[in-house]
Parts: sequence; structure tokens; C-alpha cells
Amino acid sequence: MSAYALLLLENTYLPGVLAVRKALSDTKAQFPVILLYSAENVNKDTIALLTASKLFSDLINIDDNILVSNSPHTLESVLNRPDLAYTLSKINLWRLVEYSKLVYLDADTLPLQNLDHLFARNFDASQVMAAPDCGWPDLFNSGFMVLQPNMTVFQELMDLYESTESFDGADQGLLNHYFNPDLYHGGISRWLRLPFIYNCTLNSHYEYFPALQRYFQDIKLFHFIGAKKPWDPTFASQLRKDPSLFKVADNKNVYQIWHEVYESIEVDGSSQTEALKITEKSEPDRVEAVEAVEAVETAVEPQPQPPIVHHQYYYKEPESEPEKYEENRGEAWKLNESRGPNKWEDASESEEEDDTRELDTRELVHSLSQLDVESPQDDYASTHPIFPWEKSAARQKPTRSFSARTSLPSSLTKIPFTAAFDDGSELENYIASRDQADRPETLQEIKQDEQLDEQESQELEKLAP
Ligand SMILES: O=c1ccn([C@@H]2O[C@H](COP(=O)(O)OP(=O)(O)O[C@H]3O[C@H](CO)[C@@H](O)[C@H](O)[C@H]3O)[C@@H](O)[C@H]2O)c(=O)[nH]1
Ligand SMILES: [Mn+2]
Repeated sequence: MSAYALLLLENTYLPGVLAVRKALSDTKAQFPVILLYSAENVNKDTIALLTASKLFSDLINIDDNILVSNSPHTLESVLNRPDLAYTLSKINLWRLVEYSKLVYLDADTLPLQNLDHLFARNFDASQVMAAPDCGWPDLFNSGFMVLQPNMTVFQELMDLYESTESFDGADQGLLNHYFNPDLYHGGISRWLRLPFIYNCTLNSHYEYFPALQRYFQDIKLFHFIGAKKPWDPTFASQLRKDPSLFKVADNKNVYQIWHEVYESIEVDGSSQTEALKITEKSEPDRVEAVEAVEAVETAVEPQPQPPIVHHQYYYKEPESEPEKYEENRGEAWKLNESRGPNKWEDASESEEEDDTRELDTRELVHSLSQLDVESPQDDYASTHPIFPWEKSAARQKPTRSFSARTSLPSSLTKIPFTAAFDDGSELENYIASRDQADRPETLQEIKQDEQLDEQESQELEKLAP
């Protein structure tokens, strides 16, 4: 006889067990479903309910061989899952020799398609069929396995459990150690690899989302690995905040798919909610906590959602130090855009280049030597005096003047001031207007403005009309 097998070590996984059971019915599974459980850790009402419901063809109490982690420090500080302290009890599957073949499913899996064909696969009792783990694909995930119960294998697994620490502190480490001992030499592996679609392990930090969408129609089973399970109320609130999480088809995400199955459960004529109320009686704190979370959630107004961006599926939070500001990176250093050239930088760079090229001293000296030097036709300052010394008779007359039309080096003619006064008349107009506007009114003002010394002041007074 062959069967599907589930495991319930204590009460909190009951919603999962019920959902898997319902999903197996939905996929029209033709094989019986059995449940391994710990009578000591699952409350009595739950057991009574499960017995009465006839959901399982066999309820197998494994209290005589509950296996506690043989490496609790690994569970706590490496795997960070102290809650998995008893999952090594999965080994008990191999002692159920009244079954010729078992398809084992974790309580946090969700079969989407019929799996009966797996019972027809022939393999040796020393082998196991399983799919790769998404976290380390050279290892198999032990949440979905096809196996043949066998006392030799069971005993060897028990010996390994007693002699060697499981490298993950739980069953997946030990089972890979046994069935998949040497990752480098495929020949001696006793792991028969199932495609990933048989146990699609979901990871909220990273998922190859395009493949999840591409192969969604082919996926046979989802597996909600990790500490947070779909029935966890805090997960429901996270999902409400980010409805795009693991969206796969028909605008639904995988958790909504799980919840649809869960909502459709009926246990012994009552809904799963009523069934769970009975089974949760012995855990008042948890029920209150769940109700409190739900109350808070219903009170919150639904907010419009921003456009869906799926980068969370490709991006893992960096574990290294955050990048620090460095001056040479420019102000936009935090933006993910590559640093492009700025117009002004280009301009200044090219000007710099021009300058170094055109302000070559030899060229400059040559240009200056070409300047059109004329003898002064008019001493502009003496006909348009502004300052007292310009009016002074003792003032030294200029001997040279430069024509406005000279051939300056091109770099100098680029300077706007030069260009503006290229035309001599413009220069005269400018000075004339300045003359009007700026001419000081009184002797006192002139003395102050020009900070004249004693002698200059006296000269000024002599000149004053
Ligand atoms: O308090 C508990 C804990 C576990 N289980 C059962 O044990 C299974 C394994 O625990 P789970 O939380 O599903 O573990 P995962 O998050 O799936 O972690 C991975 O690592 C575990 C330890 O190696 C393996 O058992 C899993 O198959 C593997 O997917 C559950 O599905 C349940 O059937 C309970 O009934 N009650
Ligand atoms: Mn699991």
C-alpha cells in the first residue's frame, strides 16, 4: 500500500496540515493520506477532531521516537530556526514498513496538481526522490520526498542521528548527509533529483521571478519555507502592504492561492475557522494575539498602491557596509545612474584645452608685437577729466594709445568685455555715460571718494571753479 504522509509535531502547524489535506483532495489524489503526529505536543481537542473528521486514513502517534535536534546551537545561530528542534522526527517515515511507498509533504506545502504518478516510479529503498533546495541546489529540500520505508535505512539514519551532528541542526542536513553524501561525485548519490516544479521553494528575499511566472502553469507544488508561514497573521498584514509579493497569475499571489484553499476547508461539517477555534482553546495567548492583529488590520484604511515593481525578487539587501560619500563622486552619488558628462564641465574642459593651446606665450608675444600702435590723436582724459589729477597741468601726457581694432589672439577676443568694446565709439559712449552718472558733486565728496592726500586736496581746491 502507498500513501501520502504529513507531519504534525505541535498545534501551530494545524492550518498547514488541513490546507495540504484539502489541496490533495482538490487535485483528486487517489491515494490515502496518513498523518504522523506527537500526541504529547498536539492538543487533545485537535486529535479528537482529526480522528472524527476521517480526513486521514491513519493517525500515527510517534511519541515513542521524537527526535530532538542533535545540534541545537546550529539551529539557533546558523539556521536561525529554533522552532525546528523536532523535525528530525521525520526519520520515522522510514520505519512505516507497512507502506511500500510514501509521498511525504511538509505542512507548509501546497500541492497544485495531481502527484499520484510519483507512486509509479521504481527506485531502490536506499534512494530518495526529491527536488533541489532553492537556497543550495546541490542539496535536496526535505519538505517533499518520495521514499520507500525500510528498516535498514531507518536504522542507519538513527545511527547517523546518534553519531553525527546534523549540519543544519535538523532533518534536511542529516537526510542529505545520508542520501547525498558527496556533492562532487554524482555516482554515489542516492538522491534521485526531481524537477524544481515538484517542490517550488519560495524565498521572500530572492526569487527568480521571471521563471516563476513562465512556469507557473507547470508548478506541481509550492513550499512556503522559512519562519513565516501563510497562516501567520503578520504575514497577512505584510501581504496587504505589498500585494505584488509573488504575484503569479490571475492577479493572485501564491499566498492568496494558499488562502483560497484554506478558506474552502470544511472539517466535520464545520468551517476551518470553527475547527481551529476548538483546537486553539489551549493556546489563549496566541488566539488573542491573532485577534489583536486582525483588529488593527481591519481598522486601517486601504491605501492606493504605488505601481508594482518587482525588484525585490532580484535584489538581495547588501550585507556589506553601506557606501560612503566621497567628494569626487559628485552630489548624485546615491543615485543608481551612471555619471554622465555635464555640459558645463565639457565646456570648461574644452575651454581649458583651448586656453592652454591658444595662450601659448610665444604666440601671445607675437600677437602683441603685431598690435597696431598709433601716436595719440587725442588725450581723452584731459578733454573728459573725471579725477583732479586728470585736470592737472602737470599731468603726464600719454605717449601711446591702442586702436580698438587690433588683432588679438582668438582666446582673448573670446572674452566678452573685449568684444563689447571692440568698437571705439561704444567705448566712448560708455565712458560718457559713466561720466554723467558718477561725477562727484562737491569738493568734499571728491576728497572723500578719492581719499586724496594733503597735496592733492590743495591742488583740487586751486582747480575748483
Ligand atoms: O513546530 C513545528 C515545526 C515543524 N513541524 C513540521 O515539520 C515540518 C518542517 O518544518 P518547516 O517549518 O516546514 O521547515 P521549512 O521552513 O520548510 O525548513 C526546511 O528545513 C527543515 C529542517 O531541515 C526541513 O524540515 C524542511 O523540510 C525544509 O524545507 C513542518 O512543515 C511541519 O510538518 C510541526 O508540525 N511543528
Ligand atoms: Mn516546510
